[in-house]
Amino acid sequence: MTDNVVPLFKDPDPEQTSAPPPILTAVPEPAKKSRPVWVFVRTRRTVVGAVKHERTRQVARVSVRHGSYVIGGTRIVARRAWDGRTGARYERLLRAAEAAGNYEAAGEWEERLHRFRTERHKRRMDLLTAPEKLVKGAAYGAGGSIGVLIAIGIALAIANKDVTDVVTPLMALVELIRLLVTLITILWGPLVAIGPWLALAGVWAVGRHRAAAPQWALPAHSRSDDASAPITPSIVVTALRDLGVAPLRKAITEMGDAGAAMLGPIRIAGCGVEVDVTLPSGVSTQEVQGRRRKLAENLARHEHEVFITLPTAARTVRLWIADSGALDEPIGPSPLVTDETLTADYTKGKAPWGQDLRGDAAALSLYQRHLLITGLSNQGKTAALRALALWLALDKSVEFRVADLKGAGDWAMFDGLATVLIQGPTDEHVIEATEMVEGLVAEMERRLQAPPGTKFNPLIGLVDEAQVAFMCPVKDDDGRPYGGSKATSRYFMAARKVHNQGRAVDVLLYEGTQDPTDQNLPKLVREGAHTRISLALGTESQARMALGDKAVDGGAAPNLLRPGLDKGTVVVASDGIKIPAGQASITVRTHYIDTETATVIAERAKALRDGVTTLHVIDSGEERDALADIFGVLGDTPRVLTADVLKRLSALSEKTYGTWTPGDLKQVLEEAGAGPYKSDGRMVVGRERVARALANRDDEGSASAEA
Ligand SMILES: Nc1ncnc2c1ncn2[C@@H]1O[C@H](COP(=O)(O)OP(=O)(O)OP(=O)(O)O)[C@@H](O)[C@H]1O
Repeated sequence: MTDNVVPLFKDPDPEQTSAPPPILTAVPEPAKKSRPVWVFVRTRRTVVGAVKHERTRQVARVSVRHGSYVIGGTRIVARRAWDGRTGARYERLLRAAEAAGNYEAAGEWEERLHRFRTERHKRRMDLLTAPEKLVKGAAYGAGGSIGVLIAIGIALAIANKDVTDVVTPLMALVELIRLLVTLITILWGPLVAIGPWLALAGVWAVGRHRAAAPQWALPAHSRSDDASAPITPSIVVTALRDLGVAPLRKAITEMGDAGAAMLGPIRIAGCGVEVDVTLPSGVSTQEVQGRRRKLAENLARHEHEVFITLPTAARTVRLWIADSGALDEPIGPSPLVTDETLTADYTKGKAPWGQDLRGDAAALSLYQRHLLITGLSNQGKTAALRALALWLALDKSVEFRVADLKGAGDWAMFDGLATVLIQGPTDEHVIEATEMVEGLVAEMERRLQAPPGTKFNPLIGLVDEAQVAFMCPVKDDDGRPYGGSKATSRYFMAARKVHNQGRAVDVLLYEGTQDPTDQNLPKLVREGAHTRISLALGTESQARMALGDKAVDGGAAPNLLRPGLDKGTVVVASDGIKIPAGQASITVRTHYIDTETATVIAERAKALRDGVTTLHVIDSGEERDALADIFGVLGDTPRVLTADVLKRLSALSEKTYGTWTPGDLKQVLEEAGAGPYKSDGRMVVGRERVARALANRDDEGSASAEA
């Protein structure tokens, strides 16, 4: 490299380039110095571990338990002794009666207390003269005894001819006394040593018998939170005391042991027990009703296992407490299933539907009552409603028109039994269902105009999943909506009309709806039903919608039924079912009739009506020519209102056309190519069109005959 060349990099270190690469060896990282654990932390951990250990707990439990037995037992024995010697017991019972507002009993206890005090005073007065009497008595007793002994001694001396025998009996007595003194001297030591232990064992036994120890320290089988423990007065009183109602707590505390005086007898009632509680003054029944969950938990039950109702007696609540878990047991099959000969009577009969909570059969009269059943989805609404309809179907005079707006086949067995059967969820089905209910209105109006005394067969219109109808957005040709709750809403208005006037002429509407809201179940419609039934619901406001305020204020709580677990359990507000006096509703566990069994029962109902019922709307039992009949009733008028055509048809043949709805008429006319049309805003049937349709049909008929 020449001197005038400036190198742009340093000369490589000749040593470095020639040196071999260094050999790397893995050196383990020096172990991290663990943080010192403070002595007190370690000690604390050890102590906490030892304290939490199951064995330690067990030992603590046993020690506290037995210690408490002794203390509690001593307290109980002392109290008994105190009660026995003083008027404390009478005073306590007097206070309890006063706290419970039972002044009659209070007067009686006061009287007894007074008597006790007078007698005690007399006894004390007697005690003042007792020592003198005692000394006198002792002197007389000793003198007499000595005299008798000397007399025996004299007799003995004469018999033995030995004068010393005179004192022999006396000496024997002296000897006996000496022996007793010796015995006592010997036994005194051990008695003094054992006595306290015996006393301790005594009070321990009393404490144990009365379980006088904290709950947590008691053995598992005798803890009162054991759900299988029978309901005793003391459990009920304690549960009420701890309810969080201050005046109730105070009254019960004052009553002490006598708190049970508030309770009536605890009676077995179905799968539970029932007891009436007369509340002390100052405590309202509503306050207790409002604390159902707490009361249930205090009784070691779930909320749904305790029912609080109001019997007729004033200031009284009736508690029904289920045996733990009993409500989860299935009830037996329906009489509709077990008794194949069963028939129904719409007027006088009652549908055997299930069991009330007491285990008594629950039967519902359906006579002249509109019905509404509601609940969350999949809780057994359809099954419960269908069970009622199936029973009613066993009265062959009852006619059904059914619209199932779900259409999953739950009502398919009514095909051939109902005169109308609509099954499906679409707007088309809602339109048909609406027309079906309007048909009920037409029939109702016809019946209302009949001469007084005319007998009609019961006609039941049944709409399951009615919320679909209320929520339908479709409007008819006149712009009237099918759904909604306006004065122009067709389904709503038809349902209301039936509610208002159908009962008297036995045209009734049964509706099943889901998860009610003001929109899908308008107020006027829910309040038009005489029998209101609810399965499990989400909220109290829904319960009010389903059953009405009166029932909910009276304790009905379908919102407390457990969705999924209480399927088929309904709360009913109706005068068609026996409800205990003073209650506004009753809870019924319904018999479940599945779809296959329902089909069998429906077959029985069909067999009963053999040949009597018209099975489908269009399918008339009579051989009539509908188009010709329509033409006939039009007379000479060029346009007749569809409603008038229906009326005239009905008059022509009640059997064939009595059940026709505007929809049926429309269908027949449209099929013939002479559909009704609007004239001046109203639907009419044109004479011209019908005449043409008849002529065409006749032509076609003769052409096909010739062919
Ligand atoms: N009485 C009952 N006892 C026991 N289980 C029942 C009872 N009734 C219904 N179930 C059960 O609940 C399920 C749903 O019943 P159902 O179809 O009648 O309910 P739903 O409330 O009408 O449902 P949806 O949401 O479709 O309206 C049934 O398949 C059955 O398993």
